Amino acid sequence: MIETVGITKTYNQGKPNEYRALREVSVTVEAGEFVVIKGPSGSGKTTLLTLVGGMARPTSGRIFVSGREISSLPERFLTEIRRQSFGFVFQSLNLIRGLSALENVMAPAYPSGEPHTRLRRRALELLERFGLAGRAGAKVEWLSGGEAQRVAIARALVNDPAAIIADEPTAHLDGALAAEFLDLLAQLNLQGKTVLVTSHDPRVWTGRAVSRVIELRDGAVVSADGTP
Ligand SMILES: Nc1ncnc2c1ncn2[C@@H]1O[C@H](COP(=O)(O)OP(=O)(O)OP(=O)(O)O)[C@@H](O)[C@H]1O
Repeated sequence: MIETVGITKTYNQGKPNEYRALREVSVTVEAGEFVVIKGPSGSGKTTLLTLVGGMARPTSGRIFVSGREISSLPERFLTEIRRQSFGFVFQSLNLIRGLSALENVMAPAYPSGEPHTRLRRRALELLERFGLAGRAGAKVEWLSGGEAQRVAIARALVNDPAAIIADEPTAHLDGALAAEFLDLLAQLNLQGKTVLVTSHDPRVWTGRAVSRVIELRDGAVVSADGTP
């Protein structure tokens, strides 16, 4: 489903603070896999996820998503592919304060132009699926950590993407919440979603649903077929 071919990412190219965050990274993630990218802080995990998710472009190399090269696509096509292919969950959740749980879940689907009533129904179904039907109208800043986490997952699923991409999703969660979150990812994976997660949290890579671990060090892949 995802393939990177020799991608390199250089920040601040040509400036005194030039930094090569990824070097010739070639990895493949098949549809339906649950892959964890691990590595020490600064090894390039987030950078790799950002490039694969089409949020930034590699300095060189190519990236394919479902057989289509995304690294050279104009922004307007990239946005559409990003929306169909990926649901994102960030470490800090990035929920929009001041908006309700329901509005947060609906937000990534607004650009699709789907009729509001239909979209609202779908978002409510997602909240219900995660036990949050009663919290739909609550502003996100009123939610507990676990509730907010589930809203973030519901939001990632609103466009029914092929893959869930999560960057250090358990970083701010205690043991019970981390386990609950990993269970949800495992269930989604069982239902056919590809899961790609970065983490330096052993609770994540040793999860029973994880099919493979890719290890990065200093921006390069040191192992692409690690067993959890
Ligand atoms: N926008 C940027 N400009 C300059 N350097 C950057 C930028 N983003 C990341 N870097 C650098 O690139 C390297 C890789 O960063 P990245 O965030 O991908 O690492 P990481 O493995 O995800 O780290 P962590 O586990 O601490 O989140 C780091 O040294 C970082 O300082």
